[in-house]
Amino acid sequence: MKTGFIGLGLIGGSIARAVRHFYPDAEIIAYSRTRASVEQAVADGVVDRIPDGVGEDFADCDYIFLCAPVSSNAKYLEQLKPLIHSSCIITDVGSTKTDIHEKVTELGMEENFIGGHPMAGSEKTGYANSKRILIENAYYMITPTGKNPDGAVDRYRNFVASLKALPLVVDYRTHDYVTAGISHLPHIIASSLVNLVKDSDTENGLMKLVAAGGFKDITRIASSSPEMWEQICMTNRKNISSILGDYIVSLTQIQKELDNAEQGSIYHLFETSRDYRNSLPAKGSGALQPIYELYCDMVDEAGGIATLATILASNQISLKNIGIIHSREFIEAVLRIEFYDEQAMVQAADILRKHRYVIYER
Ligand SMILES: NC(=O)C1=CN([C@@H]2O[C@H](COP(=O)(O)OP(=O)(O)OC[C@H]3O[C@@H](n4cnc5c(N)ncnc54)[C@H](O)[C@@H]3O)[C@@H](O)[C@H]2O)C=CC1
Ligand SMILES: O=C(O)C(=O)Cc1ccc(O)cc1
Repeated sequence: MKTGFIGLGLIGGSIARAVRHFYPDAEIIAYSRTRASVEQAVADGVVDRIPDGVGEDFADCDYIFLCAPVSSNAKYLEQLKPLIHSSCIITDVGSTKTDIHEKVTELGMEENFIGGHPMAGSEKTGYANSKRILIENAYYMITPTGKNPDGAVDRYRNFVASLKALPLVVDYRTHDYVTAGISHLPHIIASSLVNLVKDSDTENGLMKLVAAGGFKDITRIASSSPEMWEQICMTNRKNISSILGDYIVSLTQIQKELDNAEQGSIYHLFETSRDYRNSLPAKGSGALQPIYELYCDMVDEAGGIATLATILASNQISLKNIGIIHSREFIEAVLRIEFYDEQAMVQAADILRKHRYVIYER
């Protein structure tokens, strides 16, 4: 099997690593704007060869993954059209799908193109942050064109599943409607909120100084790549604008309720959102990998962490990560303990409570 990558950053690098892991004999070629990262991928044994550009070397690929920002991906289709053989599947990983599907139709490439979008990632960019397990257990949306030959969509779906992601076949317009709500609008909200705080801060920057967990939780994604998010927003403008309009209406309503001291309505806002948020699937298949963590009050004394770690180790519970939280809202020192799976986390909470530790769960 031969797989080609165009763009080898966080997502391209992660998929290439997964292909290398599950298909050790696969031939993998990659071209990217930043040559240094592809050179690193060759040194890591992830990529076999770096073509000079998008040319003949891609001609006999079974799969070609377009993993650059969305508008750049669409531009490569034209270059690939005269090169590819009839059973090659060109796919992309872009966060928006309508734009690239329209380009595919315009170029008459519907038989060879199947859109893809792993619902996994982070605010980080670049090959250096890529990980083989990034797409593991994450939904991977697949958007066929409707003109793919018999068996092609199943072949691609099985390939995605073999990389341990969870394939989900979706119409590309539905994809863009859904992602506008759960991904694109949240990014706009996070970034605009950060800018609002920046512009509203006191002269001595007190807001920035005391910004606590809640603010940091909901604004993490504001650290994402501006280049990538500019292109996402420009290629899903209608859906984003529509849901942004609904959001503005809901904010205006909340402002009115505050101005009129409508206590019950404000309670209702927090009650309904809490219930829906708590009903989200707890693990697997989110944009983020599940995190199994506990917080524990610590008495600030030498050997405190060692004692706790020993208790867990003597119960055969492995720790993924452990650390004291420095910037926090808690009164005492608080330890954050991360586990590999849910069972270990539940068991650890039970054991530590029996040892009289105060445990907080998320
Ligand atoms: N970051 C995330 O969490 C997710 C991103 N995506 C999609 O994945 C794609 C890539 O995003 P990331 O890997 O996060 O970005 P990234 O910035 O980590 O990687 C992009 C790569 O493409 C290369 N590149 C940029 N312009 C290029 C061009 N014109 N020709 C060739 N290579 C070019 C860059 O050098 C870099 O290696 C985007 O389309 C994005 O919408 C999808 C799911 C999650
Ligand atoms: O960091 C996060 O939580 C993300 O939201 C990552 C992400 C970014 C873009 C996508 O198209 C899908 C997932």
